[in-house]
Amino acid sequence: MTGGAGYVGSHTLHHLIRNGYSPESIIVVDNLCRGSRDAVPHGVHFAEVDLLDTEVLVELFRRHDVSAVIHFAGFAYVDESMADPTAYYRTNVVAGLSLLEAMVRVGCRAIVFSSTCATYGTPSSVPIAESEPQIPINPYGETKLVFERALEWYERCHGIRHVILRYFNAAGAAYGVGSYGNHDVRMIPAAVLAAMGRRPPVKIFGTDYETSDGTCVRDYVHVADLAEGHCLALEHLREDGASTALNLGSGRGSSVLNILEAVHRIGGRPVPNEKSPRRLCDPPTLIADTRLAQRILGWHPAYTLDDIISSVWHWHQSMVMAR
Ligand SMILES: NC(=O)c1ccc[n+]([C@@H]2O[C@H](COP(=O)([O-])OP(=O)(O)OC[C@H]3O[C@@H](n4cnc5c(N)ncnc54)[C@H](O)[C@@H]3O)[C@@H](O)[C@H]2O)c1
Ligand SMILES: O=c1ccn([C@@H]2O[C@H](COP(=O)(O)OP(=O)(O)O[C@H]3O[C@H](CO)[C@H](O)[C@H](O)[C@H]3O)[C@@H](O)[C@H]2O)c(=O)[nH]1
Repeated sequence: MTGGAGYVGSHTLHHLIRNGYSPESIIVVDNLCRGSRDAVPHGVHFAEVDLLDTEVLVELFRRHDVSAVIHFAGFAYVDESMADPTAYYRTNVVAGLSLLEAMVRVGCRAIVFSSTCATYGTPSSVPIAESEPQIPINPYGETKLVFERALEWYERCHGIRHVILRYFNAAGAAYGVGSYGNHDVRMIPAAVLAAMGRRPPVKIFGTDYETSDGTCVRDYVHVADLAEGHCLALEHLREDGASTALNLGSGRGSSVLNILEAVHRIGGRPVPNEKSPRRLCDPPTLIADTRLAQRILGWHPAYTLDDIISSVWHWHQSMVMAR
């Protein structure tokens, strides 16, 4: 697994182990530029390695006889990608190609890849089906799409089968793992921490969108549901399933104001907030059509928005108590 010290990767590790994978059968490759070594469960092999280092990957994959890869390592912030596209091409594309080269060299022929709804750009209709044209509107979405396309060629040229999982907005906490530092800027942690008085008031990025209340609408999906999606995708490849690309979302949209209200209701404290101009390159509404993932993987999101927010609230509360 690449990026297993990060947010979605570490939750997936815990989920895999709860579902019968032995920790010793998993190797995590992560350079710890983000994420935390502490989030990796005991017993899992950990290699602090940059994916750009193809030779080290080849040696590791041979030594551990790696048969499949779940590829989480990447950068995932829209505004950061606008400020520094080079970092996004280097990490999401160049490092990804280094991984694929290593897989080719050792004969590893299965990969599950973390892609994103940001590859769709501003969709022509919602909910968004996988057949929607992919026209990214920021370097983040573009670099993820480049790697999706590379996967199609690596299947044709080298027989590497893939499951591309396009997740919508990952949120929530489970298995005693939460999120670390860099995730606090995301909508739900930012709102929870502001309500707790541990972050500045939430800036509402844009109140003049063509949505029911003027603020952006997103599809928040619980990280434990994503973890289950990866588990099922891995099984699909192990059972010789065909390559595919699938949306993972809750299928429900929530506006920024909906989130502020829900955090207030669940946490019992109002969320200090202020109106702010639109953020660069934010599509107004992103909601997943998840029927294909249900049909191909048998995946059903189990958690509601309230579950997500209360798990984030409890995670941050436990962090305060642990201090
Ligand atoms: N969080 C979301 O809402 C979301 C939504 C859609 C897609 N994704 C994708 O899911 C993946 C995981 O996201 P996350 O939120 O867990 O991010 P994260 O930052 O928490 O985890 C990414 C991990 O990758 C590692 N990493 C980065 N570059 C590396 C490199 N060159 N070599 C080795 N390790 C490297 C980091 O140290 C980190 O531990 C990303 O690829 C992201 O694009 C995330
Ligand atoms: O302080 C904040 C934070 C966010 N938002 C709004 O809340 C929504 C969610 O914002 P996030 O930054 O939490 O996430 P994004 O919608 O930017 O999601 C993008 O980045 C995610 C990872 O961060 C996923 O990759 C996802 O697929 C991709 O579309 C956006 O409308 C944003 O404008 C605010 O108004 N104030």
